Amino acid sequence: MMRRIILVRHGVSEWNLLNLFTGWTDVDLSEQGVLEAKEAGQKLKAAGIELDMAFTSVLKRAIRTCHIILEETDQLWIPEVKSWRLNERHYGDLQGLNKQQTAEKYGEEQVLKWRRSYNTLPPLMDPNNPLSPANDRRYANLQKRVIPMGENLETTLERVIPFWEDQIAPAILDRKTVLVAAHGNSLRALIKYLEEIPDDEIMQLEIPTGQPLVYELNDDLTIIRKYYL
Ligand SMILES: O=C(O)[C@H](O)COP(=O)(O)O
Repeated sequence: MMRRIILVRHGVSEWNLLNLFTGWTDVDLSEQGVLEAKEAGQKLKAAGIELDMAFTSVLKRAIRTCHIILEETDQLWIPEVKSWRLNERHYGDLQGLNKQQTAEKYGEEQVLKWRRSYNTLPPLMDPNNPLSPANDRRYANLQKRVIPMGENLETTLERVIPFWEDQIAPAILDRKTVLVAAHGNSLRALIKYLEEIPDDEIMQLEIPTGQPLVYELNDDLTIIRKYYL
């Protein structure tokens, strides 16, 4: 019997609309984002997909997307796990800056590298910055050295994949149909891993907001097919 996982990038957030680097900043969904999440739920319902388990980040734009989808499909009761490992990549000192203005200041090429190269790190956040996640209670259970001050896709992948291996893959192997409501770059990392996309090709992968992406998987979790609902 085929196994299934559904990936959804959160709906448009308030900072997506303002074109600001967001990363680990806990910004809410915009009204448009709420509608996108509802539509995603309706698509799952229309496709008759029954979920057994949901995974999301510890950031409210993904959590709310997850909950809206579960509400629309009348499946709010299913078990859910939240993990920092599904968070958006930490955008370091770029967080809060306008993407267009940053491109005007540092050049389009530099900003494209920061946003899409596999291994270029953004300027790191000073650990003494009051906005550092080290000061945030939700990360209090993590060792300080694990809390990122800025991540590229490579370091994002290195913290997403252990969560895939420890939690998501075992649920799928247990024949659960799984929803993962997360972020542009944590999903990019997961998709890179699942599809074995080379480092230099991952730059081109853009994941639309609020569009359920279904993967049908073999018993060994290789991909049979994938499609957007
Ligand atoms: O954190 C952000 O700013 C966005 O969620 C993702 O941004 P990107 O498309 O610039 O990587």
